[in-house]
Amino acid sequence: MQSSARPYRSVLYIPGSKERALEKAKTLPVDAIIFDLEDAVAVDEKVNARGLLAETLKTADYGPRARIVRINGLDTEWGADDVAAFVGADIEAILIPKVGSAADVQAVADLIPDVPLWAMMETPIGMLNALEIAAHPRMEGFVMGTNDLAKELKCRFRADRLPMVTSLQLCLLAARAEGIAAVDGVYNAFKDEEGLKVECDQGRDMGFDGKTLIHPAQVAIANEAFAPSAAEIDLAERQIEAFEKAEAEGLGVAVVDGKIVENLHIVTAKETLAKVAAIKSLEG
Ligand SMILES: CC(C)(COP(=O)(O)OP(=O)(O)OC[C@H]1O[C@@H](n2cnc3c(N)ncnc32)[C@H](O)[C@@H]1OP(=O)(O)O)[C@@H](O)C(=O)NCCC(=O)NCCSC(=O)C[C@H](O)C(=O)O
Ligand SMILES: [Mg+2]
Repeated sequence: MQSSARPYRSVLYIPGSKERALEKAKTLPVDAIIFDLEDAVAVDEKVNARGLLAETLKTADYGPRARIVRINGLDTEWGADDVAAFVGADIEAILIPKVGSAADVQAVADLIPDVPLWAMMETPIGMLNALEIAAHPRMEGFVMGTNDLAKELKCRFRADRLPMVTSLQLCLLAARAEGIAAVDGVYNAFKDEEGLKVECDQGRDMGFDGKTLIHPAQVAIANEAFAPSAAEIDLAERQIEAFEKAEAEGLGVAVVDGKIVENLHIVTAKETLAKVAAIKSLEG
């Protein structure tokens, strides 16, 4: 499945050093897994985690879940060896942390052929260069790193994420302009279901494909928030039916629920139904 067609409602981080979590992930209904070698892994465990993860991915069956490996940056002592460990591995993407420019992407591309690259968008310079990063020929997805971003911006965490909205939207604009995936940042309070739901709904309203998660308890909420709702599916079906009828009558516009429906709305309606089909196919 191509990145653009694949659902990314729930994208779960798993520390590459945690064997139990690596095992548990095989049973979780997530669309994608980020196997993390960066911030979730302590310095003393970096090398062991890389070895454990590389071996695990050779044999473990993660089913239809997209497998994404987050490496350490090339400016660290581990980055280049992390990349080397996954050359030829059966993974969907390498996720590069703290990307600031297209040159940062190219530096990883030079070390590993073919595999798609994703970027952590989490620095001020990354925000300002979002379009050139998204436009890199190997780039297929953005992940918002809202913890690092808050640290760099020196902003406060607020329930409405107002201090981050410009950054979130800059990345979304760049991702949509280049047709790549865009996944929202994590919600740190993993026991706060109501807060997570509010933030998922905000991310979905903005246009993100899904949310990155840190705990299994967050999966169901993200899956629901980022899937088309029953009302959205029903509306999409009725819009398509009404528009086809209007077209057959030689009209270019239909009316559904008192609102006009034009060809552009049909594009969205068809995308909604395609997403439903992609989710069904992923869930088997
Ligand atoms: C947050 C945690 C440290 C909590 O761990 P723990 O106390 O072990 O949780 P539980 O006891 O409730 O766990 C219950 C079972 O679930 C498994 N588990 C827990 N977390 C995960 C996970 N992420 N993936 C898979 N499985 C998980 C436990 O093993 C238990 O299993 P079992 O015993 O079999 O029942 C922990 O959740 C955790 O480490 N989460 C990941 C943290 C992480 O990855 N952080 C880095 C990414 S966030 C980031 O860096 C974003 C970005 O860069 C930015 O800047 O914003
Ligand atoms: Mg980060």
